[in-house]
This record gives sequence, structure tokens and C-alpha cells, in this order.
Amino acid sequence: MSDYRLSTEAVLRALSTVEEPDLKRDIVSLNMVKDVVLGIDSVRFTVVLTTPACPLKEVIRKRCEDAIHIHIGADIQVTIDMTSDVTSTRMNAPTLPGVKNIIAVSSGKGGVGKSTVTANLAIALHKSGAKVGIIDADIYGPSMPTMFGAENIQPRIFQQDGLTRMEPIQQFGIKILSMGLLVAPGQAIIWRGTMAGRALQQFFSDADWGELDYLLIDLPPGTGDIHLTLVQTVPVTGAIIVTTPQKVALADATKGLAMFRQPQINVPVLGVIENMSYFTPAELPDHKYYIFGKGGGQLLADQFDVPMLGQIPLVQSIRESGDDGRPAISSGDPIATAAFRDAAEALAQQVAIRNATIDRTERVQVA
Ligand SMILES: Nc1ncnc2c1ncn2[C@@H]1O[C@H](COP(=O)(O)OP(=O)(O)OP(=O)(O)O)[C@@H](O)[C@H]1O
Repeated sequence: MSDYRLSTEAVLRALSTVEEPDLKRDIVSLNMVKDVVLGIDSVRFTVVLTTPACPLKEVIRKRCEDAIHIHIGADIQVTIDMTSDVTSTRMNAPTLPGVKNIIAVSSGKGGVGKSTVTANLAIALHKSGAKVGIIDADIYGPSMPTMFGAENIQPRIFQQDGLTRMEPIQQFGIKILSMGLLVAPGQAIIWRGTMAGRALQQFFSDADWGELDYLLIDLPPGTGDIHLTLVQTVPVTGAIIVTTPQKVALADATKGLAMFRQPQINVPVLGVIENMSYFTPAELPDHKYYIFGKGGGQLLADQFDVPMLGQIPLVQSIRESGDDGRPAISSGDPIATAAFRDAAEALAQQVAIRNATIDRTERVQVA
């Protein structure tokens, strides 16, 4: 006979001593414990994480087990089912209520690898179990069709209730709409500011995105009309800045980051991703050559007091796979895969922290 009392209340009391490491609150008051089922000397329950990409999954599991053993009984058999439900501050949003988080990906200057990072982050999040979409709003060089091998695929246009609707294409599990998909391959696009803005608005208002955990927006480099159109069209959950380590890139990245912080825009900055941080030759995977300088991304993150989400090395396969229409992380390169997976976990973690701690973003009103 056991000398402890096993009850749902006792289990919840024990689990309320477990703190979610990022959110710094106990997992019971965060509503993360569900479906407690008691046996004679056993208990089974579900822990609902705030993201499938949670890097602390095993830490939380161990803490729950320990809490039951310490507070109720050392010989209780504990079975924990870990699931996830990505959090959102966009519930009941008038535009795209099925999209939980809209994340702007921006850079100070062109060519730092913003699109490459967006494509690979999207796939890393998808591989963790999340539903992910990309809007390629880079009017100067919409590269998603090339990176995803989708130059010859057109979004399906159809009529619904008298309205013209658009269905995003789907490649490698990612739903995608791109300015580049609206014109024939090879055709140059000269977007007037208003035209580009209208196209972006249509990607939100006329497209069927269904349910998504994360919708990543690949913005043009710098700061401009498209950025303003975005924040005026939908409340953006947060922004990330992609930079390379050298000083010239950082000066521009600083301006890009400061834009989101302006009081009238007020989009939370989730962190910095440093791309081309160091060169690693495929045949010497342990070697790092800091050819563009070292620590620039961290400097930017420190200056704005935001986290560094990741450092992506310069590796030949990232460039090759981007050109081949198959983002590096899906072609299995181990160095690229590890770097993008870690950055995606860090991003998902920051989104969860942002959703638990900051009020929802308001759409910027046109003056
Ligand atoms: N980590 C990396 N390793 C190797 N090559 C990379 C890496 N990141 C990006 N590249 C390559 O650098 C080039 C520019 O990348 P990308 O198009 O993603 O940059 P961007 O910042 O989106 O550019 P733009 O400003 O034109 O939109 C591409 O050829 C891409 O394959």
C-alpha cells in the first residue's frame, strides 16, 4: 500500500512548483497541464508547450517528473505526453485570424542573405511540427520562387462568393506567395510604390492561408514604403533583423532595427540573426574563418538589448542549394541544418516570450 495520496489536486499542486524557464511562471497557471489521468501508483498527463520547436522540452519533462516524485511519492510512475500549441496575440484579428504569428524579416542592406535565412528558418520551423507560410515582399529581388524551385508554379486564382481569391503555392511544406509569382519567369518587374503596396495587401486580404503558426514576411532591404504598408495592413507580432558581421552592414542594420522601434510603428524586435558569421569549408567542418569580422551581430543585439537568435556560417552548400531551388536545410547539409535549427528554436522561443509578456501589436493607423 502506498502512503501518499494521489489526486488530481495533488498532481496540479506538485506541478505548480515547475516554472516554465522562459516565461518565468508556473506551468499550471500558464494552462500548460492537461488531461491528468490517475492510476493506482501512476499518473499520466499532457504538457502543452508554447512551440513545437521548444529547446527546453526535455528540461521541462524532467522537472515535472521530479516534482511528482518529490511532492507526492518517489515510486509513482509518471508518463508525460508532450504536445504543443503555438501561442498568439492575434486571436479575433480582422485580417487572417487563422494566422497565429506574423513575423517581419528585414535587413539594413541588400545581399546579406535575408531571403536565404527566411527560407531556411521556415523549413526548420516546419520540420519541428509548425505550420508555416512565407510572403515574399522583396520587390527588388523576389527570390523565393528560385529558392523553392517554384519559378514555373502559379498560385491558383479562383472565385468565391463573387470575390477573386488566391491560393498560396506549397513547396517543401511551406505555403508561399511572392511578388515574383505574379509575373512570368525572367520578366523584369518595375513596381511603383503604390502597386507593390497593393499587391502586398492582396496577399493578406485575398489569399487563403488557412491555419498557420508562423507567417514570415521577407521584406525588401532597408526601410521603405513596403515596410509601412505592412504595418498598416496587419498587426505584426515581431520583427527580426538579418545582418552580416562587418561594420558597413551593421550601420544599415541599426537603422532597420530602429525603424521598428519608432513609437508610431512599435513592432517588438525579436532578435538579430547574423549570417555569413564565419566560413567553414565542407572538408574542415571544425574550422571557422571570420572573414567578415567577428561579433558584429552580437554588438547590434547588445546595443538594442535584444537576443542574438543565431549565427549562420558561410558554407558553399547554402549558396548552391539556394540556386538549385532546394533550401540548404532540406538538402541535409549538417552544418547548415544545425545552424538554422538552432536559430528557428531561438525565434520560436522569443515569439512565445513576446506573446506571454507584451500586449498585442496594434495595426499602424494611417495619419
Ligand atoms: N550563409 C550563407 N552561405 C553561403 N551563401 C549564402 C549564405 N547566405 C546567403 N548566401 C548566398 O548569398 C546570396 C544572397 O543571398 P540572399 O538572396 O538570401 O540575400 P538577400 O539579403 O535576401 O538579398 P536581396 O537584398 O537581394 O534580397 C545568394 O546567392 C545566397 O545563396
